[in-house]
This record gives sequence, structure tokens and C-alpha cells, in this order.
Amino acid sequence: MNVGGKHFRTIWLNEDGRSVDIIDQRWLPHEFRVVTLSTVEDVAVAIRDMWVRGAPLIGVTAAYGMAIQMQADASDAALDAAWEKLHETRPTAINLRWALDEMRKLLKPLPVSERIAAAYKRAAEIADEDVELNRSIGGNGLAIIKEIAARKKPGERVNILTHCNAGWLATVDYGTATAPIYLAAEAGIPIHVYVDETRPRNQGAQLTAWEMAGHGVPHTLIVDNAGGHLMQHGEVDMVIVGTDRTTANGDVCNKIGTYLKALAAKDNDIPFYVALPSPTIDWTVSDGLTEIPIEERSGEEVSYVQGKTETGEIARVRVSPEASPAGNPAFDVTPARLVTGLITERGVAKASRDGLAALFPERK
Ligand SMILES: CSC[C@H]1O[C@H](OP(=O)(O)O)[C@H](O)[C@@H]1O
Repeated sequence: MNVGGKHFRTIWLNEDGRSVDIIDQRWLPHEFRVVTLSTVEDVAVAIRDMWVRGAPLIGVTAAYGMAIQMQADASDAALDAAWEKLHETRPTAINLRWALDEMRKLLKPLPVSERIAAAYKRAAEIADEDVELNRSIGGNGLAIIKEIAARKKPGERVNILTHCNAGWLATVDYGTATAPIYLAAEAGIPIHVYVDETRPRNQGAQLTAWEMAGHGVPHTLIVDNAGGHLMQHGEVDMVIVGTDRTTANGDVCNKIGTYLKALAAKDNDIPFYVALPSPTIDWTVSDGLTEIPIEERSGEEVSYVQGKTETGEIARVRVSPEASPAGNPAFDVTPARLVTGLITERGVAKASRDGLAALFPERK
């Protein structure tokens, strides 16, 4: 996406043909920092500590991590060790395991001498595929926004609520939940986006709001707990979010708080859509509530907030008593019954095994 007139992806291969540069998202919206990842350890830290985050981007970054490891040591043992090191960084987004499996499936049968070139080629393909998948998701989601716009008075804005960041910063480019939003804005459809701040790491306040502002999309930042109230008062026409893992039955795992938005949307008869590329579907699990591992992150992410002081420094400040432990489940599961539709690259599926199988018959 364009940042200050220059086009950026969230990750790119360096001129040395070995290391990758990423946007270190921990410092947005206050500072735009690019860092270089040169070892598989660098990549593991960047994923675990959320320098990069977002299911598709985590997968692409891990794929490059495998390529970087092949550069250092392309043996079977090193390949397996890199798979393990990267897989243990974050447990919930299925794209991580999907990308690592893609790389190992490709590399293991190859002679060691061919693994480096093949790894970088496949990692680049996965990155490019992500962009194309998101473009398609955008087109399929745009049709939904157009339908809603057609039911409004001329010039009336379509009010969309989104949670967390499923934007271009969560992918290589375009985003998933934001792809239809960007296409609608480019098509001149009057839209407005309510951006959930998304505690505790504020991906909405710090990333989605930055994306919307950067692309001139009218938006309003709101606290996580305001969404239900706005829905009750007719202020929201649709909800669209991303996902870190969606089951074969259509259960959706996404950032903590998504389930509560889905409940409020159901109670107010507001369509609740989930945008996802097919690598985010875990065909091996059916029941999201019992089968998807929910990442528990440090309580310090709840007890502290990071921001920019009035004198321009970026600082972390404690918001709760030292004596108060904090729990921090990073995701929750929205049952398929609360999901209006799954916006994939192949079209919009009903949130069910049959619905997904209709779009992905090869998975029946
Ligand atoms: C397009 S996937 C985005 C997805 O990932 C985010 O989680 P995190 O920021 O912890 O990686 C959030 O669940 C988003 O919906």
C-alpha cells in the first residue's frame, strides 16, 4: 500500500537476496521503522514479539524464515529445527503451520544443493499469492458493500465496523477485511468505518486507524465496548473482520472481542462477515471452541499501554496496580451460527461445512 507516496508491502527481499526487510509494526502509528531479518532467530523473534503480525503475514514471514535458514544450513536437521523454532512462535494463526508445511513439503525431497533457490522462490510465490488472494477477497466483499449501499438513500454512507487489524499490515498487501473497504472507497461508494481500538495491543487504534487515515477512508476510532451500543442505535450496517483460523465447519477464531461483536450483531440483525484467504481455513478441525489453541500472551500487554508522550517520546505506562495480575487470552472463537458469510477468494460461503465445500470441492 502507499505510505507517503511510496508503495510498500509489509515484507520484501533485500538486495542481498538473502535477508528480508519488514515494517516493525510495534512503533506505528508514531514511527515507521523498517528492520532487517537476517537469521531464522531474527524471524522467530519478529513473529513471537509481534514486530509482524496478522495470520497471512505471519505465514509469509515464516516462509522466508525457512529460506533464510536454508541459506545458513540446508541440512534435513536444520530444516526440521527451523520448522519447530518458527512453529512455536505463535499457536493460533493456522497460516503459520500452513506456510511451514508448504516449505518443508517442497524442500525435504530436494537435494540440499537445490534447497536455497527453491526456498526463496516458494516464499516469494506465497507472498505474491497472498496479494492476489486478497484482491479477490476485496472484489467479493465489494459486492456485499454495493448491495448494502443500494438500499440506502443516495449519498448515505455504509457504516462498517471492524475489529483489530485485518488490513494490509496483517498481510503482504491489501488486507482481508480491509480489501473490500479499499475497493469501495476507490469505487466512490460512500462508506465510513468504525474502528475498534482492540485492547490490549490496540491493533485497531494503532494500525487500522493509521491505514484508514493513510488512505483517506472516513473512520471513527471507538472503544471496544461501544460497538454494541452503536449497533442498537442503527449506526452500523455491517461488520467485517479477519480471522486467524476458521474451521471446516465455519467456526471463526479471531482477535479477542470478536465473539462479543458477533453476538451484538446477531441481536441487532446486522450482517457479520469474515474475510479470509483459504490458507486460513483449517480443514482438519471442526469444532473451533475445543480444537483451536488460544494463545495466552503476557499480562503485561494488559497492564501497560504504549504511546507517544506530549514531548514526542514513545513510552510504556502501567495502567493497573502492581498487585493485580492480568489475564490475556489473545483470541476467541465465534461459532458459525453467528457468521453471515465467509468472504473468500472464490466467493462468499455460508459458514458451514457444506458452504465451504461448495466453494472448495477439492476439500470435500
Ligand atoms: C488477516 S488476519 C488478521 C488477524 O490477526 C490479528 O491477530 P494478531 O494481531 O494478534 O496477529 C487479528 O486476529 C486479526 O483479525
